Amino acid sequence: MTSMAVAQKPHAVCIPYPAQGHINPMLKLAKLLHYRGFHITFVNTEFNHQRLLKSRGPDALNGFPDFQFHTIPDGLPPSDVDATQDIPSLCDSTTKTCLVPFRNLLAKLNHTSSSNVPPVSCIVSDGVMSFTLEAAEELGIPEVLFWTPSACGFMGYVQYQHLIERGLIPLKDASYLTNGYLDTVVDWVPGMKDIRLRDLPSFIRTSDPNDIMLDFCRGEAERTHKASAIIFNTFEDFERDVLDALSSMFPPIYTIGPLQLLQDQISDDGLKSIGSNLWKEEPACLEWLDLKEPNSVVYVNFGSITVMTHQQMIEFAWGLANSKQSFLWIIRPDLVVGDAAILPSEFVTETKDRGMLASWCPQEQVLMHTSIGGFLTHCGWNSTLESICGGVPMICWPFFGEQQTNCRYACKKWGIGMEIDNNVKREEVETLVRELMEGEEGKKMKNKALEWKKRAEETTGLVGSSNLNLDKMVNEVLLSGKSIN
Ligand SMILES: O=c1ccn([C@@H]2O[C@H](COP(=O)(O)OP(=O)(O)O[C@H]3O[C@H](CO)[C@@H](O)[C@H](O)[C@H]3O)[C@@H](O)[C@H]2O)c(=O)[nH]1
Repeated sequence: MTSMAVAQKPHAVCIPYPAQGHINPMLKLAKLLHYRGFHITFVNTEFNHQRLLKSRGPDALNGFPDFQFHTIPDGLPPSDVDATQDIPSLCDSTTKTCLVPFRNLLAKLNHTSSSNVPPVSCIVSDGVMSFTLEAAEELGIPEVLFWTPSACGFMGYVQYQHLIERGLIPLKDASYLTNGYLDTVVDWVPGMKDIRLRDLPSFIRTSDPNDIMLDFCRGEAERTHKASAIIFNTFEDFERDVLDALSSMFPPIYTIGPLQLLQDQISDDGLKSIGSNLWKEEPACLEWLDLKEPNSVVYVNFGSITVMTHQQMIEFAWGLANSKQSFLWIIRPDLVVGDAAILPSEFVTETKDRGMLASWCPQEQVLMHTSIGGFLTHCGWNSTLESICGGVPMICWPFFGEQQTNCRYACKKWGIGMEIDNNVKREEVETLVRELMEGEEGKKMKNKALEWKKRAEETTGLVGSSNLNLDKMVNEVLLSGKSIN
């Protein structure tokens, strides 16, 4: 790959949706494309760029001559708060305001193109940043949409239009959230079995026909048809039925996950060291885990967006305390709505010998640590895959979006999860944590998680489908020079 003359390098512009769970997989993909000979321009929002400088240090985004970072505004009012932005506002704003600065950035890159910065030859955009398709069309270059949720979650979003046409959503009124309606069986989705309305991505749970997220997700799924190709951070064995169904409905689909394992092929230490954590990681978590017995610690983390009430946090806390298990609990500074995440001093005293609290950690390394025996998670797709890569079974407390679908699959199809009631109670937390760490069900789930880990490793090996698919996608799409339709 590196024998390619510099002036002829293909140039991929990679643009993630501006949230942690999207930036992480896009950065991995960008590194893998760089490894395959691409010049990379990675586009963050100004807001996240500043946060990355804060969490990783002032030199963190200097990049390299052929791997550069650029920024565009996100259209939201300026803020220096170190917290996740409001997702509906961000979706609304990226859709309405980001095309112009993105287009200007592409023009600038092409204008200044030289032997060091080749002309932009393709775009790899987040699936929910479909405004970028217009820019690719104008330049007459290919664009791949990277949907960072699961393929089953994406299929859920694809159903929004059908659900509206069938009159199933929006809900008649708010009572439909609690009157059993969400248990309605949905048996007509291609490639999906045992699904109820409640298992589809949660933005259907609205009675407002103009709900921003409902409209946004419906529209983004619809516009995916225009892309040159679609990629998913998943693997064929894991989501075969739904992938087969999607492939007859959409442009070519390439599964290239888990990217976490695929990126092991990158040998360049400089490139490897580029990270994307928006909060400062606390490496002491790993040192603490080093002191623990194998499979003895429950890891608790709800990702970068989930919020909960103070009371929910208290229920989790006493459930963990009463389970008598060791735990590592990551409490993001903005995890608790409108309140400081302060735990009762009795809880802290009672668990000080077996509990560690931190505000952010290197999660991939934590889940690969031999001490971790189970994961209490919100079922974000990255967390789910990272759990698989570590062979760790899960307790699922989905918050929003396609986490509901991931939870259903984890519990009913993949055999690696147990769901906890949304209305969380300490007794249930205690029972499930004990079962996960010591029970028969926990053992079965652990074995299943180890089986999936093995398959994920095979699929990302030299002749594995995800590795081969990435090469195919590069050759058939990104290097094709063919414009989107
Ligand atoms: O202390 C922490 C907590 C999280 N992470 C990382 O942050 C990412 C979080 O991603 P994910 O688990 O997918 O959760 P969200 O941040 O909630 O992700 C959003 O994006 C995902 C991908 O589209 C969707 O699956 C989710 O529903 C959506 O909420 C993962 O890579 C974690 O490794 C850390 O490194 N340290």
